Amino acid sequence: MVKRGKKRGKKRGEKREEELAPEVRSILESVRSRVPPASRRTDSGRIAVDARPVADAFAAAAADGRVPIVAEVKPTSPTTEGERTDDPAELARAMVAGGAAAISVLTEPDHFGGSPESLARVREAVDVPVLRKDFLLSPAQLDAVEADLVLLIARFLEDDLPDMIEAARDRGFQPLVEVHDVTELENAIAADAEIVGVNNRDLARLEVDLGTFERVAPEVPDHVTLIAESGVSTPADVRRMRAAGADALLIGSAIMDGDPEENTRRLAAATEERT
Ligand SMILES: O=P(O)(O)OC[C@@H](O)[C@@H](O)c1c[nH]c2ccccc12
Repeated sequence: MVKRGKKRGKKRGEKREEELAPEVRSILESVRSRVPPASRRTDSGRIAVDARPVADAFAAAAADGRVPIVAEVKPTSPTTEGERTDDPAELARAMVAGGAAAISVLTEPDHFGGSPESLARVREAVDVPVLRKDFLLSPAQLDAVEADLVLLIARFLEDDLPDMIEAARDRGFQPLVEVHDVTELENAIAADAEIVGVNNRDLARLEVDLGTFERVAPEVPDHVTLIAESGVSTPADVRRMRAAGADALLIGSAIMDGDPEENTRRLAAATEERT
C-alpha cells in the first residue's frame, strides 16, 4: 500500500519554476532577495492610494476614437538590446501626448532598469492611471510606491493570488491579474479579478505568440476588463487583438523603440477599418 502523506513533495511552485526561462528565474531570485524578512516588516509603512479609475480612462480614449493603449516605460528587458536612459517622466508625457490612455512603468531594477522612484515621478507628471509593473510576491512589496494599478502575475503567485488581490485592494490599488492560459484565467476569476491581462509572451521560453490572447479571450467573462499584453508591434497587431476582444492593449517595445509619441499615436489610431 502506498502511503501518500509520507512522500516528500516538491515545495509549492518549485516544479513550475523549473519550467521558467533562466532569465525569469533570475528575476524571481533577485525579487526574493529584496523582500524584507517577515520579522522586520511592520504595518506602519502601509500605503493608501486614491487610484485613478482605469475603466474610465479606457472609456474616455474609446469615446475619443482612440484605441485604449497602456504605453509602457521599459528602459530595457531580458529580451531587449541596449537600454534607454531618457527621463521616464518625459517618456510618459510623450506617450500621453500621443494618446496613451494609461501608462505602465517597470519598477524592477536589476533586469528592466526600473525603480519605484521613476514611477513616482511619472505619476506626478501625467494625469492618466499608472500601472506598477514588477514581480510582486508579498504584500510588503506593495508598499514601495503609490500607483493606480499593480500587476499581479498568476503564474508566480499561485495560491497566494487571492490574498495579494485583497492586499492590493485594501491599499486602494486596482489589481491587474496577468494570465497566460485558461487554467490561470480560471484561478484569476475565482479570486475575483476584475481586470485581467493575457500575456502573449510565454515566461518559460520568452517567445511571443499573439494566438495566446486569441485562445484565452473567449473564456473571459464579459464583466472583466481585458487587456492584451506583449508582442503588439504594428497597427495590424492592434486590430487583431481588438477583433479578438481586447478592451485595451499593453505595449512596451514597439513604443519605446524610436519616437514614443509618434509610435503611440500610430498604434492608438489603429481603429477598426471602415468599409
Ligand atoms: O514590450 P512588449 O512586447 O510590448 O511587452 C510589454 C509588456 O507586456 C511586457 O513588458 C510584460 C508583460 N508582462 C510582464 C511582466 C513583467 C515584466 C514585463 C512584462
